[in-house]
This record gives sequence, C-alpha cells and structure tokens, in this order.
Amino acid sequence: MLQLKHIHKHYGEKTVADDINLEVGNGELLAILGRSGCGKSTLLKIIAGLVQADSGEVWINGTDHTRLPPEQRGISLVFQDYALLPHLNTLQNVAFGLKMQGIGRKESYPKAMEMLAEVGLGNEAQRRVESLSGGEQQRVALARALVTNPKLMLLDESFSSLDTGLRHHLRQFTADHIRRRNIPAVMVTHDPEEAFTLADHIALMDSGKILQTATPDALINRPVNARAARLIGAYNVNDTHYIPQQALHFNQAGGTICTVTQFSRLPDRNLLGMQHPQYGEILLLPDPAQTEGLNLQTGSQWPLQVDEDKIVWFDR
Ligand SMILES: Nc1ncnc2c1ncn2[C@@H]1O[C@H](COP(=O)(O)OP(=O)(O)OP(=O)(O)O)[C@@H](O)[C@H]1O
Repeated sequence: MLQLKHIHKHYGEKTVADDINLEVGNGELLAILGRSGCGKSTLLKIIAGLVQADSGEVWINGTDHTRLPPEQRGISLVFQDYALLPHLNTLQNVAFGLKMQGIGRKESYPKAMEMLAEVGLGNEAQRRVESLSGGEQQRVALARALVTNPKLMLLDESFSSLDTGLRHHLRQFTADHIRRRNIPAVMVTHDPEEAFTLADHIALMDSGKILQTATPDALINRPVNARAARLIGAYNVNDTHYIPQQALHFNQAGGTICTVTQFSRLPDRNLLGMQHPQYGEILLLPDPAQTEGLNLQTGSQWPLQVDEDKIVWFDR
C-alpha cells in the first residue's frame, strides 16, 4: 500500500505539489489525471525518491520511505520512452533490474525468461531491443518492471507513443498484470480515456493540487466543480452546472423541443448538438440506433428531455 502524506513541493515561485494526500491499496491502480505542467511527473519522482519533497511523507506498506534513496524503495518505473538499454538483448534488459539487486545470472535469467514468456516475448529473448517494434519494446519495459516483484509500480504516460490498437491492448495487459500480482500502481496521464478505462480511482490534479479523488463512476456523476468536470473531458459544463449524459434523453415524448445545431457520425457513436431554450447548446452521444433514419440536419427540431435531478450544480 502507498500513502502520501501532506506532500509539498515548490520550484521557485511555482507550487507543483500543494498538500497532496493519497492512498493506493494493493492491486489497485490510481490514475493521476491533469494537464501538462500541473505537477504529475514531479509527484511520481517524489514517490520514487528521484526528487525530494519540501515536506511531507511517502509511506509504502506501513513504513516511512521518505528518506530512503530510490534504489532502496523497491519501486519499478515505466516511462513513455521505455528507457531500455540498447546494447543489451531482450533477456538481458529484463534481467537488468535483478542484476541491480545483486542477483546472479543463474537465478536472474530463468526469472527473466519466465517473465518474457508471460508478456508473450518468450521467443525473442536473444533479439537486440532496437530491432523490436514499439509495442514489443513496451512489453520488455513492462517485463523488466514486473520481474523484480516491486512493492509499487509507477507508470508515466507509458502508452502515449503507441498507436491506438496497440495502446488499448497494452494498457489492458499492464493493468491485468498489476492486479494479478496485487501490486499497487500509480499512473500519470493527461488522457481522460486512459484514466477512465484503466483506473480504480482517479485523482484530478490542477496546479499542484488534488481537486478530487474518486472512482470513475463517481467522477462522471458528481465532479466537485467546473474545473474537475472539464478535466475529465465532460461535455455540457459551465461555471454553474454540469449536465451528465445520463440526464439526457433524445427524442423522448414530452421532452422540450430543441433545434439541432450539429450532428456527426463517429465510428462507434454519434455526436448530436441541440439548442435548448433553458440550458443553451447541449451535446449528447445518442446510441446510433436512436438516430437511424431520422432527419438530423442543422435546424431540424426534436424533443429532448433533461432529468433535472441529475444535473450537478456547483457552489461558486
Ligand atoms: N527541476 C525542475 N526545476 C524547475 N522547474 C521544474 C523542474 N521540474 C519540473 N519543473 C516545472 O514544474 C512544473 C510541473 O512539472 P511536471 O513535469 O511535474 O508536470 P507534468 O504535469 O508531469 O507535465 P507533463 O504532462 O507535460 O509531463 C512545470 O511547470 C515544470 O516546468
């Protein structure tokens, strides 16, 4: 289990960690979601011991790790650029972490082979890592991170450089491995989709502050303020309120007549904009079956029901 207690960090005038308190249980994946420059990577580095906080404590499995050097923390990091060692082959790369722990080849190579097989690269052990594809290199990085049986995994935008199909596959693959091994993990990302598809809990970070920590469902239903709602990429947000998708019912008898402002078909959903007399332009994602065969040209009119009790009002 990871616990961060009152972490503070400044760079000059800039506060990059402002009283951060977080907990991550074993086998649990916490995503820290925030815009570029909000302090996500710095927080990971503080957890890893690569950057010292001004104050606050990092506890892992009930012991204070705040003053331990990085190599004694038992943490594995997976970076965006994999950070593999180009002069070593696949097997040697995976065994490297074990070597650093003082484990000899006799023990480290079989363990590394086992882990390579687990990530589907059992036949590539002797390949130079440079000759592997991006996705394969990412799996080597993951194998290297997992083989040391870390107390904690840290993932820093680990999937951003991969193409869409591979990204989906490796995200799920990584999350499954972490959960199966019961390791707590922290992933930082600026991509709401990544956070929402993988994480058990999401911490929303803004200018060094955690705005809200909650499950994906709770965040969708009840972001604490407009900033939080915008950070999760929600539609229909202004300074006073947020209208979640589940509050919207397109083409419902008795709904308010609204004018279509835009309509586009996306591969797996539709995006429909409607001008509502009370709430202004509302964007909704109707099921394709609900819009099939309808005239949804700009200017056409259709009823839209808004469940008032599902609207989230913000305190100003
Ligand atoms: N060593 C440093 N010295 C001074 N300022 C720094 C240092 N490291 C980071 N910063 C600044 O602190 C802020 C937070 O940086 P950090 O890398 O943690 O952000 P981030 O949320 O991870 O951003 P990104 O998503 O772009 O990687 C940025 O404004 C950055 O320029």
